[in-house]
Amino acid sequence: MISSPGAALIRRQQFLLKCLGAYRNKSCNTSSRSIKMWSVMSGGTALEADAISVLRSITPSLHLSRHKGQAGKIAVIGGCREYTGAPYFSAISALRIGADLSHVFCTKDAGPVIKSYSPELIVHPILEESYSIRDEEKKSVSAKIIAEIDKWMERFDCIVIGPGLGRDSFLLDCVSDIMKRARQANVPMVIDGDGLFLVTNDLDLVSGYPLAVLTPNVNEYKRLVQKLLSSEVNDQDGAGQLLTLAKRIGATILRKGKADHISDGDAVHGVSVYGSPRRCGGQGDILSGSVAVFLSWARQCAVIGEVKMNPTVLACIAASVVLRKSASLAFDSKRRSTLTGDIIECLGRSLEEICPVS
Ligand SMILES: NC(=O)C1=CN([C@@H]2O[C@H](COP(=O)(O)OP(=O)(O)OC[C@H]3O[C@@H](n4cnc5c(N)ncnc54)[C@H](OP(=O)(O)O)[C@@H]3O)[C@@H](O)[C@H]2O)[C@@H](O)CC1
Ligand SMILES: Nc1ncnc2c1ncn2[C@@H]1O[C@H](COP(=O)(O)OP(=O)(O)OP(=O)(O)O)[C@@H](O)[C@H]1O
Ligand SMILES: [Mg+2]
Repeated sequence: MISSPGAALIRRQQFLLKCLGAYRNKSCNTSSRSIKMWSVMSGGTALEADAISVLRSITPSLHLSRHKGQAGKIAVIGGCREYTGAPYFSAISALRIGADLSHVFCTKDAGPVIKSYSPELIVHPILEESYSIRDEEKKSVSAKIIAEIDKWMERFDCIVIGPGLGRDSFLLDCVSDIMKRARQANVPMVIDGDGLFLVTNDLDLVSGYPLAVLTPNVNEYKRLVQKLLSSEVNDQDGAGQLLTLAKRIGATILRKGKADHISDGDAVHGVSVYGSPRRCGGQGDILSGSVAVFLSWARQCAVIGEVKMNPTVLACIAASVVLRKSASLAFDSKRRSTLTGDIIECLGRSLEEICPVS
C-alpha cells in the first residue's frame, strides 16, 4: 500500500514543480515538443512534469576552464569470453553522453577484443574466470585483482557493475569484493545484467546503500520480486510493488520496459517518451552507462535551494529520456535495421537538442 506523504515529500514535490516551471520558458533550439514524464509521490498524487527540465538541471555547461575528468570518470566492470559487446556499449555510451574518461575492467580474454572496438576506452583485462586458474591460486589471484582495482577506485565518479559479466562463480566472488570496496569508498554503483544476478543472491551488497541504482529488465525484475517479496510481479499495482521493493532494498530501481519506472522508495516516476519498436540487444547497456554519467553530474548539482533532490532518481529520468529519444531518432532513419550502435550514434544529437552547448 502507498503511505501518506510526509512534509518532506510535499516539499520535494513542490520543489520539483518549481524547478520544472523555472525552465519551462527557457528557449531551446530543439523541436522542443514537451517530453512528458509522470510522477506519483507516496500520497498517490500524479503530476505531469517536464523531463527536459530535469536534463537541463543536471547537465553541466562546458567551460574552457574545466579540466579532463571533471565531466565524469566512469568504470564498467564486465566483459567475459561470451560477452564483449555489452561492456563496450555501456562504456562508449558514457563517453557519448559526455563523460571524459571511461574504463572497462574485464577478463583477460575479453580485453583485446574490447580494445579493438575502440581506442577511446581504457581497458584493464585483469579479471579471471574459474577455468583459467587452479584452485590453489584463487586466493592470491583474487587479492591481486582487488589490489589493482583499489588503485583506481576513488578516482571513479560512478561504476557500472554487470554488463556482459557472465556467471562464473570465481569471477562473481571477485566482483562482490569490488562492490564492497566501492561502497566503503562511497562510489555510486549502477547494477545491471549479471550484476543483478549477483545482487539478487546477496542483497547485502547494495542493501541500504542510497548510491546504488538497479536497472532490471523484465527477467531481472521478476527474479528480484520473487526473491525479495516472495511473490510474483503484480502489474495491477506495478507502482506500489516497485515502491515496496525499492524501500525494502534501500536503493533506487529503474524498472525497464515499455515505459521505464523509477523508484527510490519515496516516489515512483515513469518515463514513457516514445522510443522505438526495435528490441535489439544492448539498449539496456546504453542505459547503464548513461545513468552512470548523469548520476555523477546530478550529484554535483542536486542541492538547489533548501530541498535536496535524490540524484539517483534524476539520473535515471535523464538517462531514460535520452536513450528513448536516441532510439526514436535511430529508428527514424534505420527502421528495421536499427542496431544498438546506431542508437549510440544518436546520443549526442539527442542531448544536444535538449541541452545545446552554448
Ligand atoms: N552484445 C552483447 O554482448 C550483449 C550482451 N548482453 C549480456 O548478456 C547477458 C545476459 O543478459 P540478457 O539480457 O540476455 O539475459 P536475460 O535478462 O536473462 O534475458 C534472456 C532472455 O529473456 C527473454 N526476455 C527478454 N526480455 C523479455 C521480455 N520483455 N519478455 C519476455 N521475455 C524476455 C528472452 O528469451 P527468449 O525470447 O529467447 O525465450 C531473452 O533472450 C548479460 O551479461 C548482458 O549484459 C546483453 O546486454 C545484450 C547485448
Ligand atoms: N517494450 C518496449 N517498448 C519501448 N521501449 C522499450 C521496451 N522495452 C524496453 N524498452 C526500452 O529499452 C531500454 C532497455 O530495456 P531492455 O528491456 O531492452 O533492457 P535489457 O534487456 O537489459 O537490454 P540488453 O539487451 O542491453 O541487456 C529501456 O530503458 C526502455 O527505454
Ligand atoms: Mg541487460
